[in-house]
Amino acid sequence: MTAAALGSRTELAAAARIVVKVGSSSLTSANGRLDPDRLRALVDVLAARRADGGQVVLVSSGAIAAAIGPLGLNARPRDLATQQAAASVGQGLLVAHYTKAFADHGLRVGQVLLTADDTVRRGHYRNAHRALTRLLDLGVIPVINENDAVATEEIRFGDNDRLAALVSHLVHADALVLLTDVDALYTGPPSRPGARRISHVGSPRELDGIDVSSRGSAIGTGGMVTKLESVAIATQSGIPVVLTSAAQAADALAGRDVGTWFAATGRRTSIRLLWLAHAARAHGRLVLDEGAVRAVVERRTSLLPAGVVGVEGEFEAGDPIELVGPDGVVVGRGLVAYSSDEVPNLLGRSTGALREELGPGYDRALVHRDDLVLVRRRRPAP
Ligand SMILES: Nc1ncnc2c1ncn2[C@@H]1O[C@H](COP(=O)(O)OP(=O)(O)O)[C@@H](O)[C@H]1O
Ligand SMILES: N[C@@H](CCC(=O)OP(=O)(O)O)C(=O)O
Repeated sequence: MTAAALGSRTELAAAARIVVKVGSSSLTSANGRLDPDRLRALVDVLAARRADGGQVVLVSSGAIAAAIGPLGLNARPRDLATQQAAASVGQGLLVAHYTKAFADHGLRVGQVLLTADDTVRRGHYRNAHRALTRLLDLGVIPVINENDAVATEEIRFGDNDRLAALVSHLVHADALVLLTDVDALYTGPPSRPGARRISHVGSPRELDGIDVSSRGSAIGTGGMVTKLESVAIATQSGIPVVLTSAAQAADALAGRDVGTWFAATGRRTSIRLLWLAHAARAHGRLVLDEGAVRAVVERRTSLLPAGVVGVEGEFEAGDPIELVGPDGVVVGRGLVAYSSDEVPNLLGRSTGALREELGPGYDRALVHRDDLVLVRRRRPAP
């Protein structure tokens, strides 16, 4: 794939491989049901891109929405079991619509349902990478969604925004295009008088003070919050993002000045650490003393038991946990090397003492530096 990240939105027009994510709110009518005309309009844009020689991976939400009518539901179900059942019914219907709409352009689609594990666990990652790459080589348009029917509360993404960012990493995309029901990121809720469109975001600091708290559509999940998390995952790993409405998809893909362009800020990095920083659900917390905060944040050391003064939550060795300072502020996230049952016995004691009393296995770090990411706190909106 390309060595250097796309530098500006005009380069998007010639990008070799893009991931396009479309939200439920862009595929549904006012009553929350799937709107085949809106789906078809998007397919026309993506098919044109394929005709120009560009490769497209589509991450599409809408499975649950597609089942609302057929199952006689009034609105998007809230409980997990009904969401799973609705997704199971709706996913087939959704892909049937895509299959037909793309076939009208002479194109084939391949459905790929992923779970979080498929994008971060090494063996699964390779497997998903191989399947998607082969589909693209065969000229097929992969249509991806979360495997909602089997994803439990603990392991699911719950939103396709972050899934799309990890998929962009997985397929080495040149750019990620997030399509939603607003034409851009605004300085505050778009309905608020005075909210202004943000055309370009060069670094995460430029997002300080932007209010993304309002929820948006009743059918979408996550609102702008998960979109900005998706943006952080992609841009930090060298993939720029364009966020705009589905109605402006053609203009965005042509590199015109629509939506919000988020420049790539980092280089390709470990997907496991990206996941840890942005998406994984923390199973508990370790409370660090001031010295340990400095060691971890400033000197980038591993976290040793001697600097930990408290433990919260229940977790197994290998689970994601948060590292918080004495003031309760989260400073990082890591994969913990011990279970929450073991940790209290280790707290505040030097590795030498632990080795002597408990054996050689107990002198290892609580969180190894390779399994630890620092968290940059966004200042809350005024
Ligand atoms: N600062 C902001 N700029 C733009 N949109 C925002 C902002 N804050 C909240 N939103 C809301 O985010 C919503 C998009 O999220 P969501 O409904 O989850 O869409 P999707 O179904 O496409 O994932 C928009 O409808 C919008 O009202
Ligand atoms: N996987 C779910 C969608 C989850 C999701 O992220 O929805 P959205 O916020 O509309 O992109 C579905 O297909 O219904």
